[in-house]
Amino acid sequence: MTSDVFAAPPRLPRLCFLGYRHLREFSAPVIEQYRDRAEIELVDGTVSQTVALARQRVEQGLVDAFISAGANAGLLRRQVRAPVATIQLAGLDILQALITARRSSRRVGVVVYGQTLPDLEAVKNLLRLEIAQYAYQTPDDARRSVEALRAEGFSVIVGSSIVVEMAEAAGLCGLLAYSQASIRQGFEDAIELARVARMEAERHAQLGAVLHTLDDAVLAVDRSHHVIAMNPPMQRILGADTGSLLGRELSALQPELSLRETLTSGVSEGGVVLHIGRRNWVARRAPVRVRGEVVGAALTLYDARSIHEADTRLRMQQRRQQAAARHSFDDLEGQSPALLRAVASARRFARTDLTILIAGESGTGKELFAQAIHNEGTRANRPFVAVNCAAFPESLLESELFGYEEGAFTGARRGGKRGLFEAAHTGTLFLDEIGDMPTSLQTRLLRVLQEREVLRVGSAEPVPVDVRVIAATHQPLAEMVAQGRFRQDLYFRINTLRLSLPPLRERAGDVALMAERRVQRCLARLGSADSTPAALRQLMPRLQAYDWPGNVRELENICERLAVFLLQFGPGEAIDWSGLVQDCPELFGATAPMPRASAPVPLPPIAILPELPAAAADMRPSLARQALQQHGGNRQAAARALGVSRSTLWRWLQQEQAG
Ligand SMILES: Nc1ncnc2c1ncn2[C@@H]1O[C@H](COP(=O)(O)OP(=O)(O)OP(=O)(O)O)[C@@H](O)[C@H]1O
Repeated sequence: MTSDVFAAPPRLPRLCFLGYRHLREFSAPVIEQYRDRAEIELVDGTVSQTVALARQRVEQGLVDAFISAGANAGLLRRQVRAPVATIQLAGLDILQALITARRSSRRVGVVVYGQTLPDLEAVKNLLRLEIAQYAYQTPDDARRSVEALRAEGFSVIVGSSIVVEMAEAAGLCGLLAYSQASIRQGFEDAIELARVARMEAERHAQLGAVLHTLDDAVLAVDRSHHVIAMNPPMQRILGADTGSLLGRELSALQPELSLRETLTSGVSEGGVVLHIGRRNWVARRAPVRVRGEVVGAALTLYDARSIHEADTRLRMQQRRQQAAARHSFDDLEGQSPALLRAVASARRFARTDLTILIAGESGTGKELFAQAIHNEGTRANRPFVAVNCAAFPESLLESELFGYEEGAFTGARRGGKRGLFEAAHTGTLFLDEIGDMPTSLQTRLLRVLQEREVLRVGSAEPVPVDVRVIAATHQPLAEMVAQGRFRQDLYFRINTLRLSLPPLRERAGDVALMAERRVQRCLARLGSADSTPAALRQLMPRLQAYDWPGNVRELENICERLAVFLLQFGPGEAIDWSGLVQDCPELFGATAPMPRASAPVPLPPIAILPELPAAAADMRPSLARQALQQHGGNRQAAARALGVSRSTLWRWLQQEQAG
């Protein structure tokens, strides 16, 4: 074996010329011509470990392309993963060799690699030669062919390098069938192959660099299931270095990782749980397609623990984004005994993990209490997911709550979707307006509460969930049970702990406190310097007397309007309350009782302006009638309460009669 050691770092293509002595010697002048275009290593092709040698060079990155001829070229092509340029036997080459051979003998043997040459029949007659032709696949074939020719009395044999060597060993005359032009063509081909191979290698290196940046373990196989790429995390799992793993059949390395099924089916699958090296991994297998054809497959292994952590983080993030339990008991305003009783009960309930039913009119703070209970208990840092059962049509509510599997129904998302029960895992699910839940879903809900597992729509595999349920209703559920509109068993199940929230009208004193704070807050937000307008107190009796059908939510709403109204008057400036009739008509409408006669009406006189809009003007007759009623028919008192003159009051009453 001869070997030229490469200089590093090479900029020229690195070629490895692998051939028998005759070919190497014959090619020497051509090789010299190519020294400035390529780095060329010469390797003796007769050595038994030729293939091993070639592989080693490829693995060490010492060669871009091989140049070889005959059987050696075939061997390299089959067994080494690198481009191989073959020195072809051109028709003229053989002719040239036969002409030379004719000088020694009229009987010439021809032994070529692969297949015999049919054109030789014509050449035979032309040159008036007796030609016996053999083709060989392996060196043994070649040897047998040379032996046969010798036995037939041939003394001159034309063939490839190995044949020439064997002929000479057998005491015959061997003539190399190649021409310098063929060798040159071989070098040209090799340089081009090396250029393409380098481009490929660069692309491969870039992809490899990307793979190395991934924390997840990744490997890829070609279509014959041999490993073609992997990154360090995968190496660590397989416990060996990449060099020894690349090119290996994957099943032989680790049968559990097999991608054969993926190569055959061409279908991706994710979420496969594998147990390797005493750890659980979640695997994703995907086919690699080039122009639609499966040319390989890739495997990604995710550490089950990190998925679990990510899942928790996602849930937490989702919790923050969509339904954060922002409120605590500190956010509850009010000192009324009714509210304080509710808070005391809620605090007790928070210490348990039992299902709670919160009953109360709209806007009494049911969700606020649910959040406060959640944040006070052991699930405080876990998800709090709220859903309004009245806000969804039946089928949508079902998939929202329980999730669905891929393909469960038309339009179902790929990969399915987890439901709110799963989203609330380890935390709390707040089911608002539970009285509006359709009966079919009540049955499913009961199952979840009993079994502590959910069945996604379209799935047969239950997913365990650990969720505390807090339900809320403004409807009389017990009555609904009696009417058969609500399942009794579900009612008993959710009614374990019951919290009744008082409406605002039963929370004497809280209205003033809450209204003042809200108007203050709102004015500050609007940039007003007058943070506690004394004028507001003048309105308090009216606010306190109001029925508040929308409870705190309505109070918040009216306070915002009040703040905007007050904003137009400077501190200490006289307030023209007439505009308020327009801004907050409910306070002056039929549902708002006027302050009782015993309590002097604190509303300052309202100068009714002619430009009152139609809506407010339409209310005048009912306002007048109501005021009259409140004051026992005393027109003077009623007019004073409304802030108008007696004649105006009379005119308003006349309007009603006219209407
Ligand atoms: N005691 C309270 N202190 C402070 N704010 C309150 C109180 N009660 C209710 N609120 C406020 O009133 C508004 C309505 O409260 P929440 O949404 O909790 O009521 P709800 O009973 O769940 O209403 P609905 O039944 O209409 O969904 C919220 O802005 C909430 O912050």
